[in-house]
Amino acid sequence: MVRGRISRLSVRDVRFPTSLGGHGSDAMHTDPDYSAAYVVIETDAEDGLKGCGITFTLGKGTEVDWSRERCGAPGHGSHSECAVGPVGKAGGEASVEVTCGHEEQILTHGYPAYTTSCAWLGYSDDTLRQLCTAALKDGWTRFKVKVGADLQDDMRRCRLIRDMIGPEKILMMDANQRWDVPEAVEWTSKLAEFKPLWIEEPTSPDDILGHAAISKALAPLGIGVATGEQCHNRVIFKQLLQANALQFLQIDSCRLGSVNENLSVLLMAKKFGIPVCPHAGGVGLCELVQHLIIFDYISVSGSLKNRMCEYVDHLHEHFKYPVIIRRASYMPPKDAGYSTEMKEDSVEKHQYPDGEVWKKLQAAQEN
Ligand SMILES: C[C@H](O)[C@@H](O)[C@@H](O)[C@H](O)C(=O)O
Ligand SMILES: [Mg+2]
Repeated sequence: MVRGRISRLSVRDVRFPTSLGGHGSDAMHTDPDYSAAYVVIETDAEDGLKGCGITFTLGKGTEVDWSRERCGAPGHGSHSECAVGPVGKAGGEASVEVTCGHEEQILTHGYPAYTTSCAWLGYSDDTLRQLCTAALKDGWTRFKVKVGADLQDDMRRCRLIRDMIGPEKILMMDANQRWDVPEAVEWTSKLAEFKPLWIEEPTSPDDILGHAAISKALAPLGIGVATGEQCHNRVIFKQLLQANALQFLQIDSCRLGSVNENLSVLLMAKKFGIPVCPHAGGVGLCELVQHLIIFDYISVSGSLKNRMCEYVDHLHEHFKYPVIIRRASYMPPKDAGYSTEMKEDSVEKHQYPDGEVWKKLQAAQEN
């Protein structure tokens, strides 16, 4: 039960200089600084109940979100979520059907994940090799590689990663909307020899019929289309599903406004028999979406077939309740809430432009 009245709302512009290491880079975003407009809603409840929310951006976008959230306007151009009180199983009082065997399975083995952290587009081949070796050692069996800027580079990097992981492990490719429709089919066909399970965001995320055409053209090659990280409401997902435009559906905990909007998409995916493989990463997206995908398994899909959740190995240390990954799986969070709360110290240090981290960077640039 939520008690108390809202007494205060604060919005802070928190940015992490991930672009310095090329982390998060892809064919469309070459130098992202993973960032968030971080919102805290306080209440006058005696137990200090508060809600924390993030809008994920790539840096400059936070300025737009920051002013919008101060005006109380809903999010569009970026990923945003704010939760007051409990979520998911930790909510306890919510009446959902829980399948006990599935709950047991998740508690013991966790929810399967894949890693994107080895193969950002801005990483050198050496870095890719090093990170891939480490990931294999840690037990990862599913890998995503960024593609789409230069075909020869893609061929070289995909060959490198496929040779390292061997023929059995799963490889996905992500073009981050770089191509038009015929180009997507042509380019992906050339990468087919590296046996990707899916091509992600092959074209503009708004082009539903384009995605349908790409899906149809790539089906004979055994390559599915994955999309959804930019889909901002359930209607877009409904149309993608109705048009047979995707074979893997990627909800994003923040892009879709509210837990409820996400749940309606999980239900539609179940109806259409399409596996949900959430988008995560950025800052805080893994923390949030793990709740939704574990709920999906326990109470909606009941299946792990062709399903996995993205994992990106950055910035978890800034969260009060960071994700726990074991044997390449998300172990279910046991704390109440949506795991959204950041450590105050991290927020202060990374506040833009006056936090310690940014001041130091600015001083270094001036020298
Ligand atoms: C700019 C970002 O890092 C994106 O490249 C990233 O979210 C990506 O699309 C992904 O699927 O992980
Ligand atoms: Mg992507």
